[in-house]
Amino acid sequence: MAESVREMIPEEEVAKRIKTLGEQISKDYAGRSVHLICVLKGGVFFMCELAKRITVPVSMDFMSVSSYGDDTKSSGVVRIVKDLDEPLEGKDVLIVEDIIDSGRTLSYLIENFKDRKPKSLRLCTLLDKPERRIVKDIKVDYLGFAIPDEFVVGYGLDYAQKYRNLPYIGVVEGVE
Ligand SMILES: O=P(O)(O)OC[C@H]1O[C@H](OP(=O)(O)OP(=O)(O)O)[C@H](O)[C@@H]1O
Ligand code: HPA
Repeated sequence: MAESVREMIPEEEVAKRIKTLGEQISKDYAGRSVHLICVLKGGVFFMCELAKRITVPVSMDFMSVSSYGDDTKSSGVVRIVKDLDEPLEGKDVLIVEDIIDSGRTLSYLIENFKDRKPKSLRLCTLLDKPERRIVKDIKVDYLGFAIPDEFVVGYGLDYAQKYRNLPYIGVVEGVE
């Protein structure tokens, strides 16, 4: 079977959900500012759209970690590719991720960020695959969609670096 992508969540539905998340975050952080941490590369599309929907003052930083390489299976080892530019001390920090799968990436990041003494630390993810979770004790504060155990692409998510630019969430078919 040739490799192809089947649509799972249409573009309009993603946009609608992100608008709602932005409104919720704006309400929760009323009277404060929020420091968004984008987890590269996958989180970048979600972060840009979410930030536009937040009405409290926003600052941003970017961190790049990798555990999947070009595979659909996690190597299990989280590697920092690019660290943050700014300290987190005293800031209301919101991690913005595209997906939680095994939970290894976020578990690593949360522990790493806690050591940097933020005033508060919350997590926002566009997608969550609860069936795949290995690290169980991750609290998701803001969730876009819970999805079944399928390898998804689009909206920043890749398969072997392809399909990140799809404007919807899709499932890759015809691959091992
Ligand atoms: O919960 P986990 O099993 O750890 O998987 C989730 C992580 O995997 C993907 O990143 P990847 O390592 O593929 O890097 P990328 O964002 O640059 O594609 C994704 O963007 C998450 O950061
Ligand atoms: O389903 C997925 N798609 C793309 N990247 C990922 N990283 C963890 N899970 C996924």
